[in-house]
Amino acid sequence: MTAEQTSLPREPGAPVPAIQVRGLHKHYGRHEVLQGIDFQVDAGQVVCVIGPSGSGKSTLLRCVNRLEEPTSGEILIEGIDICDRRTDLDDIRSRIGMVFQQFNLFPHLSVLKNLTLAQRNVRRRSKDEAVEIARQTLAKVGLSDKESAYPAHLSGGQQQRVAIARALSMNPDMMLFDEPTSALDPELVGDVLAVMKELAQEGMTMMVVTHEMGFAREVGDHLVFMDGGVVVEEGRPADVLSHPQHERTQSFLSKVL
Ligand SMILES: Nc1ncnc2c1ncn2[C@@H]1O[C@H](COP(=O)(O)OP(=O)(O)OP(=O)(O)O)[C@@H](O)[C@H]1O
Repeated sequence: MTAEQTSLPREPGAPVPAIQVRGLHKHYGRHEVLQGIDFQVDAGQVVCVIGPSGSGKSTLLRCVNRLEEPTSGEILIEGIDICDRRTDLDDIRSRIGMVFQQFNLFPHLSVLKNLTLAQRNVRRRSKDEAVEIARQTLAKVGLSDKESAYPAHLSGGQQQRVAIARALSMNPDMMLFDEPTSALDPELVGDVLAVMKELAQEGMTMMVVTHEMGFAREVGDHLVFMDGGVVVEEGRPADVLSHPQHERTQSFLSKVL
């Protein structure tokens, strides 16, 4: 069963945002990791989230597809309240592709099988259809020649591109990336960012937790700076990166840029 669409205030006729977060709190015991987060991602937009280690970026992302349960607040995916008990979380998660820092591929399966497994089990596609879609998405990330390889025989960058292809093969409405290049050797980062840039250019809705300020500036439509579990500053990436208004943003950027 799917919960009814909730009605946060919107302009009449305005499209439903892909992601809306309102007053989100997350506690781990007494530690309040998210202290009232508000933000929105519109369909087709690329929103990058930056901030120091421990500021709550991953926790925010994990709340958005309910890998973590928020303590309080609202999260709407395409207008559907995912904190409502009546919401079918499997349906919501199937609309969201997730790419992690560690690629999370099945080591005992070939690249092709890594891509067909969830399609068969979750999307209930026939074997032929799953293989065809897997091959299309592998071609998209430039790895057609690796379908028989096992993850251990690929570079980190190739493994991450397989992970992106796997998420894409599920035909998601949006993609969440949690520091997708942080575990990569520097020379492998560019290939992964290039795939992400292409996705953005094709209009994929994306929320990207990243330390890659160049990507945020070039590809991002919107930049959110988090610190201490709150959104300190947000705006157009070029504005936030070149003219940060808040002292905490200035201090963070002076260390990373
Ligand atoms: N499952 C958990 N149980 C308890 N504390 C947690 C848990 N997950 C995260 N935390 C704590 O929440 C805080 C925020 O963690 P989070 O991973 O969201 O930060 P981050 O901004 O993504 O950091 P990084 O850039 O280092 O990945 C940290 O202090 C972390 O130790």
